[in-house]
Amino acid sequence: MVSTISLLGRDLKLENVTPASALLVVGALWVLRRILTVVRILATPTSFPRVHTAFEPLALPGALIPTTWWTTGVDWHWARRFQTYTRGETVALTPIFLGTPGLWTSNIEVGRQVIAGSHKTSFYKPPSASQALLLWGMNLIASDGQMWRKHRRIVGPAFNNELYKLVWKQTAQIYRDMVQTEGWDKKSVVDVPIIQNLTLKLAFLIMTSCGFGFDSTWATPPKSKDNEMPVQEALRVVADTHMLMITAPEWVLHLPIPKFTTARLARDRLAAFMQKQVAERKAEVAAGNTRADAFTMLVKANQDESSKYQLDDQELIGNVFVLLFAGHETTAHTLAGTLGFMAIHDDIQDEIVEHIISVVGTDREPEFEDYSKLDKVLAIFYESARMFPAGHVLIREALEDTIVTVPNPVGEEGSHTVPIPKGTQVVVDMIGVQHNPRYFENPEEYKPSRWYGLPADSELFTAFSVGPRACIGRRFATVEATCFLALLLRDWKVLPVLRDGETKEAWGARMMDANIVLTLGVHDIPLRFERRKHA
Ligand code: HEM
Repeated sequence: MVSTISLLGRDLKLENVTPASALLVVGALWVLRRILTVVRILATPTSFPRVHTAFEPLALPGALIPTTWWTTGVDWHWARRFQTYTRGETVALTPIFLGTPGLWTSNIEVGRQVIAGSHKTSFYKPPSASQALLLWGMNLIASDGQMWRKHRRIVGPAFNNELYKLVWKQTAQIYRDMVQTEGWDKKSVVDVPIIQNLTLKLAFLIMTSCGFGFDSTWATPPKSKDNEMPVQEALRVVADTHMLMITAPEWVLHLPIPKFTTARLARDRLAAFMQKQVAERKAEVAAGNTRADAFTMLVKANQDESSKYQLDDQELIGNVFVLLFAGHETTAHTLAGTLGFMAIHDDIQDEIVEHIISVVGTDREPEFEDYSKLDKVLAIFYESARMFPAGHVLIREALEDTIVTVPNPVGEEGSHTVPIPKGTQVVVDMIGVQHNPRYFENPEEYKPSRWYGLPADSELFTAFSVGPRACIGRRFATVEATCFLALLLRDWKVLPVLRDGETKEAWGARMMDANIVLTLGVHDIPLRFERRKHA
């Protein structure tokens, strides 16, 4: 048996090695390896300015450490949005202690080459960026390459005018339901302590009815006779506990903790329900009895496709759920931000109300046909999405050695190519893009008039991403937002709830700041609604 080992020319007796010294040796070797790695990285020439950091921001432990001068936390691209790209629109972020180096870009033309997802692309979505979304089945967001094209081919046709008409109708109905259930109809002033609670509920209910095709009401749905959890309630629990479900191992969910038990029951209830639903919707579609919700439309698009491209039942379910996770918080946070901006900018709010009344009058119910005429309402939502882009990082990796074409700095004509080695992570920093002075004069100014008259699907607006892999729910979100904002702003004046002695400007600086959990939003905003005279 070996009783000695040789280390750096000296013999060490194994019985003299304590756990502490063993740990020390392993630690020292790790540090040595890391130093060599960092020296190698720093010695590799890069065409982009380097930004040094202690830890990588999108992985542990960096993601848990706040952004300071020495490290980049998960919100670093927000915190340093006006400094990071002053030396170039793309930077090489280089972690010293832990993490993989990567490129971060605020240039949408560089971004376009990386995120497009066309069949010619040399970049793919690393599975680590979307693994969490596989809980309910393979889907559009988590797939890549040939598999992504198959999913997009089916999900694409499900997003059609019938669906958008339903979104409009349901939004108007849920708004009326909210006004009545919350008792706004009997008040002239309403204080809402956290507007996100309201916008999250709205976006959730729209997804319940227009995404899943379930009934939805503002009041909590009643329990069924056998005391089974209503599917609407199960869906709400699943949406609220999504992070727990994807991070916790199964045995944790079996611990006798009420929240975990409810989460597990909701998941199982919904899984069984959705399986049955696929069969029912297939039968409905076959009988020519088509509802307009995204789930039914997906089933229909799938039936219409040749068998080569058809999705299986689990993939259909995966795609319905992914709409909830991609479309719920994003829309709700952007709506909350829009209302926050309205509370600060009286002049803009007055102009928008005038515009709404000029299109729909003071009493008529807005119709889906009004959507394209309400371009200024869309503009206040767009401008909020620009300043706080909910999908704030788009992550890709180079599949092979490749090149990207990089536009020359502002003021210089033309572009140049830069080699990108296989395995390089490229992050399209949407905050950087949306605050890039190349595209926006005074990017920190909330100025909806930038978007007045812009056709609804114009690629000049980039916060929903660009190219073939851009957000499929863009029109869903904008139809919902335009209808809700038109109804709400026409009848209610939005005001900030100020602290004693606080000015509107100070309120704005305190509230309209980023809050990043998974998506990007603003802080929890307290708002006051004052009924308008004509309402
Ligand atoms: C303000 C609201 C929204 C914003 C800012 C937003 C933003 C984005 C962005 C930036 C992407 C590209 C992600 C990437 O390539 O990594 C994306 C993709 C996607 N979004 Fe949205 N989104 C919003 C609302 C919605 C809604 C309401 C739905 C569904 C009804 C939705 C469904 C999707 C899906 C399925 C994808 C993946 C598309 C694909 O990979 O082909 N989004 N979204």
